[in-house]
Amino acid sequence: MTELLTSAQMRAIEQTAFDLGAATGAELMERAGQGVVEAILASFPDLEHGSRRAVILCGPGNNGGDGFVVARLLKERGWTAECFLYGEADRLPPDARANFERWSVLGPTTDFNDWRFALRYGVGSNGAEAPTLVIDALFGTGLVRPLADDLDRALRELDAAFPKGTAKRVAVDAPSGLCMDSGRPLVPGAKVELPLKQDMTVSFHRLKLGHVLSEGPESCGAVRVADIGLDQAALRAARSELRETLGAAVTRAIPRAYELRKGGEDAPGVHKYDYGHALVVSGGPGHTGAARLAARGALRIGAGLVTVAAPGSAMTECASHLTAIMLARCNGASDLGAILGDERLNALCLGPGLGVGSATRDMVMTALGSRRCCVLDADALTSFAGSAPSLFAHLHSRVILTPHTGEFARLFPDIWAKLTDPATRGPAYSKVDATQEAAARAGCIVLLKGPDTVIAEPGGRTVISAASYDRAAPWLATAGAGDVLSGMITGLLARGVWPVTAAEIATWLHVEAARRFGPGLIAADLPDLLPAVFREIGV
Ligand SMILES: NC(=O)C1=CN([C@@H]2O[C@H](COP(=O)(O)OP(=O)(O)OC[C@H]3O[C@@H](n4cnc5c(N)ncnc54)[C@H](OP(=O)(O)O)[C@@H]3O)[C@@H](O)[C@H]2O)[C@@H](O)CC1
Ligand SMILES: Nc1ncnc2c1ncn2[C@@H]1O[C@H](COP(=O)(O)OP(=O)(O)O)[C@@H](O)[C@H]1O
Ligand SMILES: [K+]
Repeated sequence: MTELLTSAQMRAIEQTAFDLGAATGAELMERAGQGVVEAILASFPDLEHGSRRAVILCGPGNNGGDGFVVARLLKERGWTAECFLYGEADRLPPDARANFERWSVLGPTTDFNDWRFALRYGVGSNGAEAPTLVIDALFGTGLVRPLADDLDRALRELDAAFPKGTAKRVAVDAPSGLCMDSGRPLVPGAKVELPLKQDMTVSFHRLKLGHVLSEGPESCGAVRVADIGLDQAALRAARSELRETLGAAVTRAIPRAYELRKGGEDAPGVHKYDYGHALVVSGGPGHTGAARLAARGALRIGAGLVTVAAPGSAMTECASHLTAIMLARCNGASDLGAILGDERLNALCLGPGLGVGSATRDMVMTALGSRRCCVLDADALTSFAGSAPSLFAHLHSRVILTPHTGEFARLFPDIWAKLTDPATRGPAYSKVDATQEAAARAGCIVLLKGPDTVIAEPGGRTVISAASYDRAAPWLATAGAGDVLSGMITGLLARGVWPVTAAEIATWLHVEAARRFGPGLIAADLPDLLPAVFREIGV
């Protein structure tokens, strides 16, 4: 199970450790510094065979204190190290100050304002003197406002002086300037990118939200988590708000979901209707592909039956592509209402390829009026741009909205603005905050897509499905991948899986399927990759 912490939760765990007498600040700082050095040497063993010169940028808080520990430990291993302090030594917090003092007997600390890296290290004229390791220990979880202009400028200068690849860049806990509650850069003015991106970021105890949300993964490079002995304290600290990425917890939930039988016990003679009947509503001729992708996703994930409801004019087109999937004629809301007279249709999917306009709005209203489990995606969402409240008035707890960011912005323009206006304070408004606010307003589950998909229930549980680092699947950004996801969720709903669980499991499987395939993936491949994933996780 992967837990993600907010900065405040991390501080609460630290405080619990102090209260329990389980650790002192000095001990935690020492373990943090050790963790960073161990992670560096394990990840970049070649550094030990190079010139072993390190530059350590230390900030005014405890992140800077960690930096002084790293400098000392590297020095003790025979490295040449030099620290630059942004701030005044006299004003460092006590543990950081103590480590500054310990470092000061071993090596130099230069005032940050005195540096000019390119000149100081003779880059270009005397490459031998250049550092092979640059440690960013300026700010961690305590960053509360944008980097000052001078600091931002200096870091951009450093970035230019030592382009990525010339020296390894390692951040202590966080790339400086990144808000660890949102993954959003806190940088001056309208700049949107962090001045310095890292090769690796070493976090402590657990990843923070900022490591996986928004710009986090791109800014952090790789991530490692160093154990600093806080497990006991973490168990005692309040856990209710902890958010989890989808990992082992979901892998455990999937077999359970597949044990679900509408008819009750896992009895012999289970009928296909026991696995539910999903209905995917299709657009007209030339626009049926998206619904067919969704339908195949629903069938492969295990719905007992799947029907595509298409306008009469698109029946031939659909029939020529579908075999195991059934077809029903549906020329609009009134036909849909009649089709839904069949109580066995227990999960609906509307939106992929459906077309934007009043016909779609009417069908959505019919679907919602039936009170079935329902996934609304794509055109079913865009059709309510400018009239979102009329949609929200009819949503209920068994509905899942699956917008990508564009669709989200159309339905929740004010929330989107909060998420995309430059962040001026930490903790910055995050994608988690935005999805939770949207779910509360809509009164249903909202799944906001992306490499950092967030799934939130109104006022309830929120999870992040992070397709980053060792779960990266950038090739999922391909036309139709979202349609397949909608269908997969619908298929699980048909099987009777609890809606938020269906959304979580389908999102996890979607990424796993993409990872099995790798580059070259197209959306049509996704459903057929599911059986291999199922076999692997023992379903
Ligand atoms: N929690 C734990 O269990 C453990 C935590 N550990 C380490 O401690 C780190 C957190 O330390 P932290 O709380 O001292 O915060 P940190 O990130 O050093 O910066 C805060 C300082 O910067 C200031 N400041 C803020 N923004 C600013 C800006 N834009 N420009 C200028 N100044 C700014 C702010 O003060 P202010 O000026 O707001 O009064 C404050 O002085 C954490 O990331 C990890 O590395 C480990 O040792 C092991 C265990
Ligand atoms: N860089 C990425 N890494 C992992 N998954 C991604 C990435 N970009 C997009 N996705 C996923 O791919 C799918 C794309 O869906 P969507 O934007 O609706 O596309 P479409 O409308 O073409 O189906 C979503 O599930 C989204 O979470
Ligand atoms: K840092």
